[in-house]
Amino acid sequence: MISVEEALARVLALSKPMPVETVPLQKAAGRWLAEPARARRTQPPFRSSAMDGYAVAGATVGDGFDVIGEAAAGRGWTGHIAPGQALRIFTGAPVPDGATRVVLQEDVTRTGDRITVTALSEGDNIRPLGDDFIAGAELSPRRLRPSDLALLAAMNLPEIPVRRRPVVAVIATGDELVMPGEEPGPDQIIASNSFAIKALAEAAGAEARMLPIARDTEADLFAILTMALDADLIVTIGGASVGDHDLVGRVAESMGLDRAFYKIAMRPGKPLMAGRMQGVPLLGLPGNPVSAIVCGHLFLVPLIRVMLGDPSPGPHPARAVLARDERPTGPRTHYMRARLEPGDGLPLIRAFDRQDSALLSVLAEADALLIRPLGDGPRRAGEIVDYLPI
Ligand SMILES: Nc1nc2c(c(=O)[nH]1)N[C@H]1C(S)=C(S)[C@@H](COP(=O)(O)OP(=O)(O)OC[C@H]3O[C@@H](n4cnc5c(N)ncnc54)[C@H](O)[C@@H]3O)O[C@H]1N2
Ligand code: MOO
Repeated sequence: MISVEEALARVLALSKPMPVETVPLQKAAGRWLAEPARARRTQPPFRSSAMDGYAVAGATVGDGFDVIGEAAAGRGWTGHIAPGQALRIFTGAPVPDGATRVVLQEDVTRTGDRITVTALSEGDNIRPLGDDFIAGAELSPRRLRPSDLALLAAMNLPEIPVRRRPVVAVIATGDELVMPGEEPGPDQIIASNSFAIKALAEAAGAEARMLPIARDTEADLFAILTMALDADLIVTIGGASVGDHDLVGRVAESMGLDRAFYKIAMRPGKPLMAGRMQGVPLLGLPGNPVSAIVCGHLFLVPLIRVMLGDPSPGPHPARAVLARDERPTGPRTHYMRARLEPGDGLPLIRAFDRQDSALLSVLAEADALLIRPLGDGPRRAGEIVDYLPI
């Protein structure tokens, strides 16, 4: 068995960033910007009024000005404001030369084309040219959030270079499985964890395809693994252990799987397997639902993030305070299903009593995995520990 850290390093080495494609900005939400985006213009491209009011050259309370014109957003005014003159101006309009401040319309009285300043708010209410960004400014590669899209639009970039989404083939295996909604036999259960794995892959930015359930025969596994060979990443679930019907490793090896490792000192998830088969990275998740999903968080999501070009693919542990005493752990790093509670500074973390790797109902209540290092001793309430948000 190898350590979780060693396994993660080997999993992440299985792949590299996907090729770059160009997408319209409207389709770029959630995609990974592949290279720095450079602004094609300066924003604002002129000195811009931040308020509705009057642009003037200097003002103190009691001063009077003649209103000589008007500027609105998209309708500028050409000319120069001389002392004693004012331009009626609206938010977003270019501020003309000569003007040094915009007096709020609430702070003047107006009679005909004459205004008198009655109050002065702080600041000049003028946004300088390039206050937001200047031409050539860069947005660094990242996963594009809604606010990033607005910035790219303002930079006048209608198309964006992004990493192609990796296609992830998800294969559940086992004679005992039927799909939700189907009628299970007396010795069958419903395939469940494949839905979590597909969702995790999609949330990480991949395109996930759920393939038909592979039955526990070499021929069926061979057929379904063959269907998956055009994917960028193959994820199998189950059939990874030592039982007579755990055939995934054997069949994948017959198809050329070059194993990076098999078996990790972690709980749950010991029988994780990884390698490359005919050039395609393959992650063989254990079948127990919680094991598969924990391995999904720990290995699948970071692997997808590497494929999308994330330089810091995680997982990224956070810190919390133990809410209660915990017993020592065994010879595997234990990812205990746990819940966070508000704390005094750091959150409090409380592990569930029941930690069996088949319990989806417990996992559904969990929002964190409490990380207990391999061979960890007893821990006292109040100690600071690491966890992964899930
Ligand atoms: N003698 C040993 N037995 C087992 C060992 C071991 O070291 N020696 N390891 C145990 C551990 S730990 C795990 S985890 C499991 C993993 O085994 P497999 O990856 O071979 O998984 P299966 O045997 O196919 O299934 C285990 C369990 O999970 C259910 N399952 C499988 N796929 C799904 C699915 N898509 N949706 C819902 N449930 C699924 C399956 O019915 C079994 O109940 O092995 C231990 N055994
Ligand atoms: O390692 Mo298994 O994944 O404990 O249940």
